[in-house]
Amino acid sequence: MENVMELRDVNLSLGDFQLKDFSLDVRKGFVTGFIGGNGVGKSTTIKLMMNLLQPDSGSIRLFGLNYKEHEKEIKQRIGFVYDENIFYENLTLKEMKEIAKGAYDRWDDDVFHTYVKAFNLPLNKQMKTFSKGMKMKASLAVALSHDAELIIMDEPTSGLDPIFRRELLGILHELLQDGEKTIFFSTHITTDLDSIADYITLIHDGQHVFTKDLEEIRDEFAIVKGDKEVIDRDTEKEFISLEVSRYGFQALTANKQRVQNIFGDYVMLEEPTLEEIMFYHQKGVGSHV
Ligand SMILES: Nc1ncnc2c1ncn2[C@@H]1O[C@H](COP(=O)(O)OP(=O)(O)OP(=O)(O)O)[C@@H](O)[C@H]1O
Repeated sequence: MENVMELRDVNLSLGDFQLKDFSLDVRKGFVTGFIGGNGVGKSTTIKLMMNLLQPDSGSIRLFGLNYKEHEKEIKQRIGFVYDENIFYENLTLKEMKEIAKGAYDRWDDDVFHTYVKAFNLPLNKQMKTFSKGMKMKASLAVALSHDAELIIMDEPTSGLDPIFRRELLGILHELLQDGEKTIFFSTHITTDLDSIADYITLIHDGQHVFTKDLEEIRDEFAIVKGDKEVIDRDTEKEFISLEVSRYGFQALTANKQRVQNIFGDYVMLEEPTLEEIMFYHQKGVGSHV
């Protein structure tokens, strides 16, 4: 399978925060959802992908190219959606479009105007009068109007109302039809991913935890519930994190089959949501409550 983006052993220190030996393959033609708690390094990773930050060590390649020699070519091929600081606040969307048109070789005015109309955006008002959601839509309209092969979005659905969020997912679905486009986006709204993501990448504490497709996630992970008597020093090692209360225990495993073999009928297995998978990873391996 072809990768559009490859991060290899990327390290970066930013104050107290460290991105550690971060490696990731982003597959061509698929949607990858990037999840993790607050402050775990999602935006930092996305900035590295966009060459807005440079790694202390490791390599980042997009379309097989590195930024050092091919920045212009790489940027032409990416549509970037970000809600802060990319627009000059005093410009109108129309003026902004002229700048984007000059920057992108494959800019398409018709496509841009179709999105502007669909998103109900004013062309002649200063962008500083736009709401957060309107800024996000404007950013999206620009990102989708230059025939980008890879769309990278940092929390595109934050600040959007549920109706537009749904519309956005529809637009992304449409974009994917020809199998040539790839979408990578971070989100806190994990339920958006159930309907659109092919792969999920989980980051925690500056480290890549996993990249798996939704089927693998369903096959491997389970919420395990049972009497606390079945938990001891050996068996607790089977869990990513474990909560024990007076009434019993609840835990997450990344190896459903093994847990089934060990505990048999003594436990109940349930399919976890992405939010639960995130929650338990955040609590930490071997943690107890
Ligand atoms: N320029 C900087 N200098 C120092 N620390 C920074 C800098 N930029 C980010 N950080 C720190 O790096 C960590 C990761 O931040 P990042 O924005 O990547 O997290 P995130 O996963 O996107 O979080 P959120 O979901 O809250 O947006 C945070 O602890 C943040 O305070």
